[in-house]
Amino acid sequence: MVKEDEATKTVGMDQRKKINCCCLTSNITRIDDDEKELHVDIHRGLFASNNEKSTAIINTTSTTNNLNLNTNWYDQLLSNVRWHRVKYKSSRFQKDCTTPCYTAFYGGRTEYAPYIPIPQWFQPLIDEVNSHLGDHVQFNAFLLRLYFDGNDEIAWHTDGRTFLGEKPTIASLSLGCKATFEMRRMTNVWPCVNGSNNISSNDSTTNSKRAATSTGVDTTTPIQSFTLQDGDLLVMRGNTQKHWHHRVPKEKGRGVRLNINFRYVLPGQDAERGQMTYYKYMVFGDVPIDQEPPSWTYDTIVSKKGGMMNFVQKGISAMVPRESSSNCRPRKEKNPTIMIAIPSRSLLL
Ligand SMILES: O=C(O)CCC(=O)C(=O)O
Ligand SMILES: [Fe+2]
Repeated sequence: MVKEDEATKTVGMDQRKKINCCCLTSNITRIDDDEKELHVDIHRGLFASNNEKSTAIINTTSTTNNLNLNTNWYDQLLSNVRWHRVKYKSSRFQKDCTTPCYTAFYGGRTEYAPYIPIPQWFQPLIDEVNSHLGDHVQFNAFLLRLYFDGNDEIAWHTDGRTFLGEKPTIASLSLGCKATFEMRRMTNVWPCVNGSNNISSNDSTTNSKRAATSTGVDTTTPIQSFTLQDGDLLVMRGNTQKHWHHRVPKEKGRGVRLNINFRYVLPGQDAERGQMTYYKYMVFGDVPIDQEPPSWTYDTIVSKKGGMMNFVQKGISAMVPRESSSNCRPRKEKNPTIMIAIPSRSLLL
């Protein structure tokens, strides 16, 4: 495994370079490895809440636009997004599956119901990311993830899909607690399982064991491991999705983390292949086309889990994990006098 702290080595796969970002407020860790087809940038702390951006306006050299990075997007998302768990019957494995993190989705193509338009409050974040990365990307589909605690995860997968184009640029913003983001090289990003190579059911949300027991992993290339901190914008470019899987594993002690995946869905009929299946496995699960899955606000999720904790540990005042963890920053509580308890899942087992 190649780790973050070896970032300055330039031998073999370890081609990580630290460069200054055009906005001058964040560094970029850049990997451009043509041989292994790994093309990744991490704009460090671009949207971090503790950035000293008091003037709020940062001139970029890549565009003539100004960026306003002053919004606390972590708070915005936790206040405004309704989250659901993606549930579906896997035709491949003949069993019920649930995505092991919370999901929300905005935008994409209107004909793929349930279509949830991009909310007004969210648009400035899109504008900032588009503006920061330059005119070549104009994202139009947004996959949001809430990893409530260290038991939530996304298993190995590629984001490559026909409807995202040949060489999709995927930007991925991390907010809240830091997490490990791993990438492994594949000889086949859609590996066979039990002799089947049905790419339609190969998605990120089924269990990670499947990928591990299937073929397709390039075992000669070390796994690349990145620590993504609050405000980091990771960008995967070029042919990366054709050759690499990525995942966010479970991590003991991790508190609340948000991720926003910015994608560009192609227009036109040619780009329709796989889109229905994608929505089933990655976005809404098995809900009928005219319905949305049951969803909850973050506060409801917290209060439900708090209720369970109170039941298990009667009389004990438990702290919200993200407030007690050093790599997390707490959301401004609307009512700071109310203590909310969240269960550690291990306590409930
Ligand atoms: O949470 C992350 O950093 C990655 C999420 C992801 O890969 C996905 O939603 O496709
Ligand atoms: Fe992904």
